[in-house]
Order: sequence, then structure tokens, then C-alpha cells
Amino acid sequence: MDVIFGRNKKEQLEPVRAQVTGRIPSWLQGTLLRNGPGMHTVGETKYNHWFDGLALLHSFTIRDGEVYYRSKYLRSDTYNANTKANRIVVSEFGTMAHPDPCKNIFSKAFSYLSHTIPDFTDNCLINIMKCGEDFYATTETNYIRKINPQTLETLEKVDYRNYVTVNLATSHPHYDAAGNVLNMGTSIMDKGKTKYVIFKIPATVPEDAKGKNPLKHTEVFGSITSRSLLSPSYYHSFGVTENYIVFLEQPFKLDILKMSTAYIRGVNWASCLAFHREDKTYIHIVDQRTGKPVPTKFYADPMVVFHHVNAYEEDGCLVFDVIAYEDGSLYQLFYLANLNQDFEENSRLTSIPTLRRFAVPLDVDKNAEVGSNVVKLASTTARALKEKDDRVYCQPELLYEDPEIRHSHKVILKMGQEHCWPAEPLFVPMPGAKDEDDGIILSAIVSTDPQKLPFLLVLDAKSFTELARASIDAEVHLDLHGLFIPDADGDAREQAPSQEQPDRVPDCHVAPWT
Ligand SMILES: CC1=C(/C=C/C(C)=C/C=C/C(C)=C/C=O)C(C)(C)CCC1
Ligand SMILES: [Fe+2]
Repeated sequence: MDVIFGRNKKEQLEPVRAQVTGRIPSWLQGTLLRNGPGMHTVGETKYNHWFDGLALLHSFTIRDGEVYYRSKYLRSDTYNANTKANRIVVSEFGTMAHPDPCKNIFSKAFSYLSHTIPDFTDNCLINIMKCGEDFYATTETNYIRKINPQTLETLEKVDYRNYVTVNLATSHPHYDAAGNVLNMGTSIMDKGKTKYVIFKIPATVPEDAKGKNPLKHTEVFGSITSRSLLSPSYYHSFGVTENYIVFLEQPFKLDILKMSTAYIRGVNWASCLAFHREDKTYIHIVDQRTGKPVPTKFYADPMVVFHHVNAYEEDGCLVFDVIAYEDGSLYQLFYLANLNQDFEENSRLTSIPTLRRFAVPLDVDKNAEVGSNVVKLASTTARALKEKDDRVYCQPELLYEDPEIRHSHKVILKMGQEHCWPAEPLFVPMPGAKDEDDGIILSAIVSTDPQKLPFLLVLDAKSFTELARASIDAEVHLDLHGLFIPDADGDAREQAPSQEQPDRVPDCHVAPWT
């Protein structure tokens, strides 16, 4: 298990050509660019959590049926400071570092308290974001790091706060058909108000003396006031349909007071997150055209969602699918100490994900009877029960549950191989695709079997049959997220980074990735 999670990975600076078996479709030309933790110890010091690891970028360039692999550590300020000190000096999600133990602890305490929210890490290890022509490595703090998608070199450090008042931002932006970025972030106590901010970074912008910078044109088009000033919800993603944003204000919350004193108490950021099982999950729907939230107060039972899967509009309803957990223990599982032989057993016991479909009516009939179901869709059994005072209680349809626990009633395609650890699968539509699943799925796979090289798997998206695999004779790390950059001569539809099409109903469901 240490091979997969705990061990530091070597960079592969020179592109290495993979051994391809099978046939990669000739239309698939471009680069799969991905991000994830690669270094877990610095000198004698160790990170505690898998999400703390220093960002290692890697890419699989697919050209004329061949695949070339390379990787490079993100030279973040965090990476440079750690390397210089030969120990961990910057705090991450699960590790609180003390930069200089010799310094007067009281002066440090004062400086941190006076800022409420300390300066966060720029170890952008979670995803890659495309802004206009630029690519950024991202995490969930206010920092993103510009990178060169070809050479994987690290460029400018960018502070979101220069463009939009957010202290945290998701690493799961959406892209509209024009390639504009839609993202959400949390603004902590700006003008005494903690809020969730929805912003757009345009894909095309005019050039000024310093060139083109889409971030300078960031536009806030909506915000939701947090139910609580000092404990905003934590969220890792959100949903988007053609006209709406879906935001879950879930009872998995950050405690701002705890965060402001974490450093002096010597505890990590993760300890400032807590699940409040007595609370509800509030469902906010914001109209992208007006920036206004739908006034009905939709809520659901307490749950913890990291990944939204799909969202679409159907017959006056907004339907969205999420992978939900019963509590916040998933992040607990990723402490390196828990990523041992018992990992599979631990994950079975603590965190059982289910794929849930919710449906909310966009316009609730004021005269509907209290207790009646206001969702009238034939396509789902999800319900929304009208209550008093504009409140609507939403009950999901269970789309998928671990088959070892209960048999699912949907069509499920699975593909697997022993000892193999797949990274998040990424769908690339084929040019001129007619059906939503006309295309291929890419996944980088690492193995715990020392005899087996890591490989890039190419699956037909419709049938899940293997088209090709490209074995790489270099170290490949298990990563988190990324995107596919089609070669410049691809058609216009392919220019936006590949991701799930948000506005269509999926007709098959695969086991979720967390
Ligand atoms: C550093 C830092 C954070 C980092 C969170 C991270 C790094 C989360 C990673 C989540 C992943 C990878 C989820 C996968 O499903 C917080 C808590 C936002 C706020 C405090 C500072
Ligand atoms: Fe994610």
C-alpha cells in the first residue's frame, strides 16, 4: 500500500515513450494533464495525510497512436521552502507545520490572530483549471499556480483574492460551452458576512499591455449568505445545469474560530472540520441569468457530499446526482497511517458511498397541499414534500449502492483487474459524437504488483471494452484530477476541457470515484 500512497515518487522529466498494445483511435490526439500528491516526506519530516503531499504534475501525450509520459513536481513556494529547509515548513490539510520553532511563539500567535485566517499553502495538488489560454494547478485555498501544460514548468503564483473576495475556492470548476470557467468559493467575514460566492472567468478577453489575463475579468454573478457567520459549510464541488447552479450547504462545516487558533494550538486544518449530524443539508439553486437564488427553502437529510456527478433540467425540475456519505469520515481514511493493509476493510466499515438523485421543482405551487409530493417526473422516484412556510423536504432516489450491501436495479458496467488502482476516469467525446457516450474513457492505472508496469487505459465509453493500454516504464503516481487538452487542430467542440456534459441524463452508471 505504501507503493501507492506513502512513498515519494521520482520525477520523469524527459518524455518516455510507452509500449502500446491494442489501438488508440486516430482521432484521439492531445494531452491528458493530471495532478496529485507525489512527495510525502521531506528530510526527516513526514506529512500525516495523503492530501498533504507535494503536487506532482504528469502528462500523457497521445499522438498518432503513441503515448509519451512525463512528470514534474510543482515548484510552489511551499515546495521551494520545504526543499530549502529540508523539512516541512508549510502547513497542509492534515499537517500543521511550525516554520521556525526558535522564533518567539507569542509574536507568531499575535500575527496569526490579527489576521483571523492565516496564509494558506500554494501546494496546488488537486486539479488543473483552464482559464482562456492559460492552465493552472489548483487546490482549495486562495492560491492557484500557473503552469506550462507542455513542459509542466511552474509559472506565476496567483492569489484569487486579487480578483474575487474568496479565501477558499473549489478545485472542481465547471466550463460552459464557450469555455468560460464557473466556480465557487467561500468568502470568510468579508464585510462581516460569511458567504459562498459564484464567479465566472471568461474564456476570451481583450489584450492589455501585460497580455491577456482572463482572471482580471472575473465576474461575481451570485452569492449565498452562509447560515452561520463562523461555521460555513465545506464543499469540494457543486452542480451546474444550463441555467442554474446547485449548491449544497451541508452539515460538514469549517469552524473559523478553530482555524484562527489552529496554529497556536498546534493542530491541523482537518481538525477544524466537523460533521453535525443534527443539522440538515440545505439545497440552494441559483439562477445563472439573474444571479438570484430560487426562493423556496429546499432541504434534505444530513449527508456529506464531495462530488457532484451530473445535473440537468427536466420539465420544470432541476435534477442532480451526487455521491453521498453518511458522515465526514472519508477524509479520515486518507491519513497515511490508515492507508495500510487494512485500507479496504477500513473503507468498508466507515464510508459507504451511495449515488443519490435529487429532484427539485423550480416553481413550487403555493397551493400544493402540505405533505404532497411536488415532483411530477416519471423518470425518477426522487420526491420533494411540501411543508409549511415555503419549505420543501427532498428525498432522493437511490441510484447506486455498493452491490455487496444491496443489489442495485440499474444497468451497471464495470471493468477491473486485480492489484490495479485506477485514477479518476476521464471521458473524451469523439468528433461528431451523436450519443452522449460516443467517445473514450482514459484512466491512469498503477499497480501494487511489482511485476506490472503502470499504464494508461483507453476504454470505449459505450461498451467499456478495452481499446488500448500504454504501459509506462517509469514511476507513475496515483493522482486526483486533471483534464484532456485536445491538440489545437481538433474541432471547436473539443476545445473546452473534457468533462461530464451537465445537461443530459446518463443512461448507465459506473462505480463512483472519490
Ligand atoms: C490546505 C487547506 C485546506 C485544504 C483542503 C484540501 C487539500 C482538500 C482536498 C480534498 C480532496 C483531494 C478531495 C477529494 O475528493 C482547506 C480544508 C480547504 C482549508 C484550510 C487549508
Ligand atoms: Fe475531487
